[in-house]
Amino acid sequence: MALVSLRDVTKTFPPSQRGGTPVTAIDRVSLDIEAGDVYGIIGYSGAGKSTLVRLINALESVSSGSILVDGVEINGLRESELRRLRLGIGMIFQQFNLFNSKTVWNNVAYPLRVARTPKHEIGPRVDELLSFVGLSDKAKNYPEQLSGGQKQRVGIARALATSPRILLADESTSALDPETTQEVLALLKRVNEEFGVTIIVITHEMDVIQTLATKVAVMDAGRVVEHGDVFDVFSRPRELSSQRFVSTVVRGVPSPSELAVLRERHHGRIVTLSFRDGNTSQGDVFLRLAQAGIEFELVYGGINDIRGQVFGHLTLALRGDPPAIDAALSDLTTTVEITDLGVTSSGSGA
Ligand SMILES: Nc1ncnc2c1ncn2[C@@H]1O[C@H](COP(=O)(O)OP(=O)(O)OP(=O)(O)O)[C@@H](O)[C@H]1O
Repeated sequence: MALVSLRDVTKTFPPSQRGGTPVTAIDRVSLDIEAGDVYGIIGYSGAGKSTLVRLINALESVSSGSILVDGVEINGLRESELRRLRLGIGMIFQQFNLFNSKTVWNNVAYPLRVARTPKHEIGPRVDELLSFVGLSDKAKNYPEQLSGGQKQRVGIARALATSPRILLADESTSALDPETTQEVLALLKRVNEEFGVTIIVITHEMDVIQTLATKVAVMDAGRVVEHGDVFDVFSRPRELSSQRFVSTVVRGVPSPSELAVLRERHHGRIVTLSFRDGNTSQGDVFLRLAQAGIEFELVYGGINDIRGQVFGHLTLALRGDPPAIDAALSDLTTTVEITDLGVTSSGSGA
């Protein structure tokens, strides 16, 4: 059974002004998140990502539909049951949400005190968590004395204090520079692997998903338009909104304007080879072209690696005997998908 299961969930907010129209932030969403998943939720601003997460930890209630967490319907839980539910769900935020008047140590101890953890257990637990996030030496510092990445590490330690099974990360790296982002993502990966915590990451950054997530759901206007294994969604996005996201990190077939520039700069037959099966090596493709006596120039594209599975699109300008190019391309169709973009005016392919 899934750890978090949404069935036909809708959330409608009342109109902000009299006579206005209600906002459907979540529109008939069904989704299963299994224990141990790192599940990415992506979508542009206003797609409904934060609302979805607020429904999962019962900070908002559904308008219709059902949410099961660990098999328990969370809709209609009593306040005491809600408190227990939330102890099992940690949360980290874009702006860290630390208490500035408390030391790092006391920030991490806070949820344990709220949960009435015996005093003698709090000390060792906080020390252990600070050591895990690499901040033992900052225990007595205040948040304002820390860098953004350090603040988020305190946020992670605090979120883990009550040993939750689920961690919700809402744009947790959006305020950080790329290098610090990678550090925090690496830490979240350890949280998943070493503690078995299921992580739900909300982001508008595709590279966060690429680095961290195993599964992904793409949201658009309150709906989940596509979901599945990250490799599948990245290598073959079906919906337009997924394609737009994927194109921010993966260069696909050049657009007409990009192709016009390529045609000016390179001569020969321009083709895009799409690697999608996760196993084909571009080295093998290059070798086969070279063996067929075809000169090639890599003019556009890139290759991505998601946990050892390779996919991507390489656009090449091919030069050589046109029948030999035809034969080589026909030979390659068994391993890669080919988009033929034609022969540039400056060369006949030869
Ligand atoms: N409390 C609320 N009252 C009224 N409308 C709301 C409320 N919370 C969210 N909304 C609306 O619901 C829609 C989805 O908002 P949500 O914050 O979930 O999107 P998001 O994908 O997380 O966006 P962002 O990336 O900007 O945070 C938006 O149209 C938003 O204005």
